[in-house]
Amino acid sequence: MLDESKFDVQLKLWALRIPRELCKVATRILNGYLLDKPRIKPITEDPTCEKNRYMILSERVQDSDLSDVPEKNLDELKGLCKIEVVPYSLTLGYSYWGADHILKQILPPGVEVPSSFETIGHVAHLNIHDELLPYKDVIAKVIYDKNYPRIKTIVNKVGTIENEFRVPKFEVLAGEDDMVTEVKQYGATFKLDYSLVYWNSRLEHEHIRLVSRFRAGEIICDMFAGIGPFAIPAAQKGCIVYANDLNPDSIRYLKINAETNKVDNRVCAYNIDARKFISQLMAVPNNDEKSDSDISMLKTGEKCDIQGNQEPKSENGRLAVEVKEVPDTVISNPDALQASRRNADSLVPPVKRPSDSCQSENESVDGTSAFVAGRRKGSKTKRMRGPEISDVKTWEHVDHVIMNLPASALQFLDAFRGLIQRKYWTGSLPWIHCYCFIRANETQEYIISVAESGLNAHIKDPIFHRVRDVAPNKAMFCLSFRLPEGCLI
Ligand SMILES: C[S@@+](CC[C@H](N)C(=O)[O-])C[C@H]1O[C@@H](n2cnc3c(N)ncnc32)[C@H](O)[C@@H]1O
Repeated sequence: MLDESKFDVQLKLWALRIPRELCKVATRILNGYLLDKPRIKPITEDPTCEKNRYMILSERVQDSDLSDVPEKNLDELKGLCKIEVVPYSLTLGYSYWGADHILKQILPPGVEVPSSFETIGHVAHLNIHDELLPYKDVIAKVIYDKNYPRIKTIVNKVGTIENEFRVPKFEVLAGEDDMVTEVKQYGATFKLDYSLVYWNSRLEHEHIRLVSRFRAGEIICDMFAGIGPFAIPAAQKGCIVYANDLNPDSIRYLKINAETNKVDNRVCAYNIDARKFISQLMAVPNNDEKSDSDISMLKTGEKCDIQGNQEPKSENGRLAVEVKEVPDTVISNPDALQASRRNADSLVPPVKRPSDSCQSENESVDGTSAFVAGRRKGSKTKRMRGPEISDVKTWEHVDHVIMNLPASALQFLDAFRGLIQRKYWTGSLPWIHCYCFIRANETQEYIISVAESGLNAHIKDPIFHRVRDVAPNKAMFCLSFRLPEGCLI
């Protein structure tokens, strides 16, 4: 239990009793001699008379004879009204002090006070160092008290992140045990369960930096999309986004976020391994598969419904695609991905390149796609006009590929070897934005050599962007380059 009275500080001050209507002039005269404390007004009620106010003097005025105030000011004040000095006692208690002030008094001297934290909607995420773990509950209580109602849940990370979804384990230290929250970033709203999906508010600038490179109408593949912090703003900009994540909860929230932000007609969600995703998305379907009879497997308006990570087996042991009318779509196996792409191929001519596509924000788009995340039939919402997902042939053109899994994205670059067929590809090769960590003993040349050996091709004009320092000897970078010609077959 925290004894809040321990933080009380009594101030013995002096106040002037001044007629209410003269307070403004008196404030000017007493400039520099009135109480100056954050969140405390120096002019307050006179409990004995409605017509007066107390003007509380600062601690530097120590005597009732006001000898600490220059004579010139006192004379001016005396010309205004009769001066009455009264003692004024002020208690600054627990509710007055900031978390930093209180924690400094509770924690052992010399330790770093953990009063700052990452905020994810109503959740405050603390990273309490080992030596302060015995104080974790009191730290959480102070931070909770000082930030409520903006913050309603205080959590601390437990152990190191070991799972492939990059989601830490948390313990709730104070407040509601509720990790489902909402975050706003540059005009987009993201709902997420912080205990189930990856989220890092510190990447906000990076999300927006990268998306600012995209233009309306461009085709974006996000191999490790999470809940959509690249995908949703890109779609809001008018891009068509193919967004994938292995974590089914991430994709569940990605779909919710695509709908909330009214871009579900531009975001196509997948729930498979990133290597399979990119291979299946960009590989050319064979001619037989593109024939009308095969395409009829998924007609316009039908949707393939493959739930979560379960991979239903057909009799021959291959992954099966169950086709039925459902409101939401997540594609979680490679065959389904191919099927959806075959369907896309059948519907409309290929997407125009951004340079020749026209954008109008005032017209609604009412096409129906076979594999658009969460699209409702007959939706009347006004949406930005531009190329539709059903127009896109990803084996003919993709503009950008995002790979934000810094610990291992470089190892996924081999998926691009021989993936694109030169004879089908139109326009420039895609930009690859591959995130990585660089340690103090590593160089950018080393990272490029790893990337080149993954691609088995030479990278021309690579660009490194330092995203942020993650540890004293480790920084996160974004390596951007055009996919080398040498990767094509
Ligand atoms: C560092 S997070 C980035 C998420 C999001 N792009 C962002 O910026 O917040 C990496 C994501 O990759 C996903 N992931 C990990 N391994 C994967 C794999 N083999 N295939 C697809 N996604 C994977 C994780 O679930 C996680 O959501």
